[in-house]
Amino acid sequence: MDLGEFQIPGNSDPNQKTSHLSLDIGGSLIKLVYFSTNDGDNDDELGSSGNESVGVSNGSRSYPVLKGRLHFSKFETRKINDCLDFIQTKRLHLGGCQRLAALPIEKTIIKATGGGAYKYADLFKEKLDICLDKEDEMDCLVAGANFLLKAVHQEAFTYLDGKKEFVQIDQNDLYPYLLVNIGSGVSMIKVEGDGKFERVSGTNVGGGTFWGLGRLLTKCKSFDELLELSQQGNNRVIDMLVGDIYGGTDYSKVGLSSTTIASSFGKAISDKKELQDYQPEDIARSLLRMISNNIGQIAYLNALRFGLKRIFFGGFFIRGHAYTMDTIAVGVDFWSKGEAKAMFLRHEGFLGALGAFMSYEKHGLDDLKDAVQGNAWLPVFIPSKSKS
Ligand SMILES: Nc1ncnc2c1ncn2[C@@H]1O[C@H](COP(=O)(O)OP(=O)(O)OP(=O)(O)O)[C@@H](O)[C@H]1O
Ligand SMILES: CC(C)(CO)[C@@H](O)C(=O)NCCC(=O)O
Repeated sequence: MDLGEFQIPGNSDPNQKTSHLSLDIGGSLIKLVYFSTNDGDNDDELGSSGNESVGVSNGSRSYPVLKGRLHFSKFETRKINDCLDFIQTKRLHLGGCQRLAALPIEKTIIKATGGGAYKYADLFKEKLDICLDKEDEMDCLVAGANFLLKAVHQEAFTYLDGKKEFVQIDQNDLYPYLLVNIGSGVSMIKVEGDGKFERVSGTNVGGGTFWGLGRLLTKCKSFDELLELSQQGNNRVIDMLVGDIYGGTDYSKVGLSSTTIASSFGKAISDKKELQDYQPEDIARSLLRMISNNIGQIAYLNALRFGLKRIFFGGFFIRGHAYTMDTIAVGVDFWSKGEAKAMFLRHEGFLGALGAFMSYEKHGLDDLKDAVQGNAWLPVFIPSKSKS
């Protein structure tokens, strides 16, 4: 079973209850967020009554249910059956039982976002007998990002010269910002408030491009293998630098140093070399740099277009990978002449799934925020021992 980066604590504890599973089913990955509590007093609240008050609702606080954990997990979309098995084995779909007004009988409904909420709705119905309650992908990304930025301590950080620095977010001075979500493809969203946003741009050259091209060119079997490989490579072997064109010197008149990449993969045109003559690690490095640079540049141009100083990068492409973040941050810094700042998010890949989770009516943002600040509720990461 593919548990991805995060391991879920076993459900061997008979008192552990899960509730409010939400899904983000993307082109590459399925992300799951669910809440669990060990509090045996909550049986009624977590039962199948359609009207139970979970968390804080309209001033009626039922804190006990907040004494639990938010769990995060992911699966490759191409292995969706593993995800279905996981949900079934852990009985994750049984906690969030509700009634939809539109449905004649009580049905388990699970909040889901991403294109797969449409594509796989029938599969979930058939295999798990659950209805996916679709939430818009952009709504969820923004809700997830706003929640994390406002409520979770040390969520955002900058990454420059190999140094990670957490950013103190002033809740009263968060907006506007540009959210760049790097999934299979890339969405760029200007965010001006809660639920106030516009998808202003995007690019089809994203995480799917890196993994897809990288798989074909290097024969790597997993995304993580490709990423690790890139760490050992040297992109200069295959990229054409300004110095390669200018006989080793800078093109200083326009501010281009000899080491700037003039053309990604450009050396491959002049070399009498075939694919097998290049080292896979150099190809991986060049590819990662090409895609990260390109996204950093488009992000900066959009920030410039709307006068935005802060750019938050999310999506699973980033993977907390130093070189990826460094390339994006250096690109933004270079193009903006230090004016704009690239920031990254600790829960990078889970924005949409968190947003879908928040859309359960009973879990309003303020409620969760209160709980986090009161330390009654803490999102936790449990690093997996095994690699997917
Ligand atoms: N274990 C993994 N398997 C596959 N891709 C991974 C993995 N880990 C990170 N990635 C990268 O993350 C990308 C997917 O990111 P994310 O889950 O945020 O997007 P998505 O929701 O699948 O895509 P979209 O929103 O475009 O539908 C992949 O294209 C790949 O670049
Ligand atoms: C199509 C979505 C929104 C699906 O998540 C994403 O993959 C994306 O933003 N792709 C880039 C599409 C474009 O703007 O060119």
